[in-house]
Amino acid sequence: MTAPKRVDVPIEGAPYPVLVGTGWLDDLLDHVALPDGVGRVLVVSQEPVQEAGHLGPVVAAFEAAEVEVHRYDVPDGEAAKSAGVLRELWEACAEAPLGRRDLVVAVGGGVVGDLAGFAAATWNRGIGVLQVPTTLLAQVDAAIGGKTGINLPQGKNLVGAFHQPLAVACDVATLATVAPRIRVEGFGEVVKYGLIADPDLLALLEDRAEDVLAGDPELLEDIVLRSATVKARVVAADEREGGVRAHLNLGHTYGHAVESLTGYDEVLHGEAVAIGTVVALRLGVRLGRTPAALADRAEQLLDRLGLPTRGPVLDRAQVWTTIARDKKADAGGVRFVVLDDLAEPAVVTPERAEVDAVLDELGVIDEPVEEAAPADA
Ligand SMILES: NC(=O)c1ccc[n+]([C@@H]2O[C@H](COP(=O)([O-])OP(=O)(O)OC[C@H]3O[C@@H](n4cnc5c(N)ncnc54)[C@H](O)[C@@H]3O)[C@@H](O)[C@H]2O)c1
Ligand SMILES: O=C(O)C(=O)C[C@@H](O)[C@H](O)[C@H](O)COP(=O)(O)O
Ligand SMILES: [Zn+2]
Repeated sequence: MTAPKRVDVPIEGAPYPVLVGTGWLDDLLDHVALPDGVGRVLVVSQEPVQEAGHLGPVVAAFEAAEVEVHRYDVPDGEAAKSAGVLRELWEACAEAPLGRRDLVVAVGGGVVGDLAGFAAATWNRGIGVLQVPTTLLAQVDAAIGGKTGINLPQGKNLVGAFHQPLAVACDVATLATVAPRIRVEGFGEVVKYGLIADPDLLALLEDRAEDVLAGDPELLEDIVLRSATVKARVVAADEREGGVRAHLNLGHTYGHAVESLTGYDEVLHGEAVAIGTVVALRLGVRLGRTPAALADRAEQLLDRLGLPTRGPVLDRAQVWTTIARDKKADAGGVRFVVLDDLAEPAVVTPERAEVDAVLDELGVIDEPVEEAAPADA
C-alpha cells in the first residue's frame, strides 16, 4: 500500500481532497482528517458492498478512532434513490441520533452517494458527509462535486441539493469486486471527460481498451485520477452550474430520459449516458458543429468498451415531456451539450425538429416523422 494521491477540489468556502490509491481503506483515517467534535457516524451502504468486504475496514477505522458507528443498508438499485428510502435514512439519523457535528459516511456506488449525501444535506439542516465511492462511476464522477438527490417517477434527480463532501476517499482496489456490467457503465462517464476536456484520456482508452476492460489496477488508478482532476477543476470553477459545469452533462439530456422512461431499472446510468452521448454528438454533426469523424470515433470507442450506442425504442411524446421537465430545460428550450471539436464542449438549444431528426436517424423513436422535402423538390 502506498499513500493515496491527492486531487484538490478548491471550492470557495468548502475545499476538500479527492484521495485516490489502491488498498488503503484500512488506513482511511490516517489520510482523512475528521473535523473536531465528531462523536457518531451513520455509515450508509448496500448489501453487495458489505458482502464484498469493503464496509469492514471503514467501520473499523471509525471504531479505532473511538467514534460511535451506526449502520444503515439501503436497498440495491436506482429505485433506492427515492423519497421513501430517504425518509428511512432520516429516521436512522434520528435513531442514532446524529447531531450537528456528526457525520454521514457513504460507502458504495453513486446511488448510495447521492442518497446518503442528500440525507446529510438535509438532516439537522445539513451535516458533514464523507464519500467512500466503491464503483468506477462513483469514483470518477458521482462522489465528487456535491450533487446529491433522489429521483421521481417523473424524472431523474429532480429533488436534491448541492452539498460538498468533507473528502472523497477512492480505493481503486474496491473496483475488483464490482460486477462486469457495473464496471463497464462507469466508462460512459470516463469517455465523457475524454471528450469534453482530456484528449490524452480518450487516447489512453483507445490504445488500451482491452487492458482497461481487464481491470488493470494501475491503469484504473490513472483513469480515476485523470477523471477526478477534470471534475475537480470544473466544479471548482462553477459549483452551482451557472456556466462550465453544464459541460459535465454531455449525454445526459437524452440519457436521463432513457433512464426514467425505462423505469430506472433496465438501463444503467453510465449506459444511458453513452446512448445520450451518441445522440448529442450526432446532433452536433447535424447542426454543423461537430466533425463527423469525431462522432464516429466516440461511438467506436463506446462500442469497444462494451457500452450501448443505441437506446431502446421510446415514445416521442414521452421523451419530450420528460426532457422538458429536466433541469436542462427552461423557457428558452431544451439544452444539449455538443462538441465543436475534441475538448471544445458547447451548450446549445436546438430546434425540436433537429433533435427529432437525429432520433429518427438512430432508430430509437416510434412514429418517425418525415424529413421536410426541399422547397424545390
Ligand atoms: N452526483 C453526481 O454528480 C453523479 C454523477 C454521476 C452519476 N450519479 C448517479 O450515480 C448513480 C449510479 O451509480 P453507480 O453506477 O455506482 O451504480 P450503483 O450505485 O447502483 O451501484 C451499482 C451496484 O454495484 C454494487 N456495488 C458498489 N460497489 C461495489 C463493490 N465494490 N463491489 C461489489 N458491488 C458493488 C452496488 O451495491 C450496486 O448493486 C446514478 O443514480 C447516477 O444518477 C451521480
Ligand atoms: O456533476 C455534475 O454536474 C454532472 O452533471 C455529473 C453527471 O454525470 C451526473 O449524472 C449528474 O448527477 C447529473 O446532474 P443533473 O443536474 O443533470 O441531474
Ligand atoms: Zn452522469
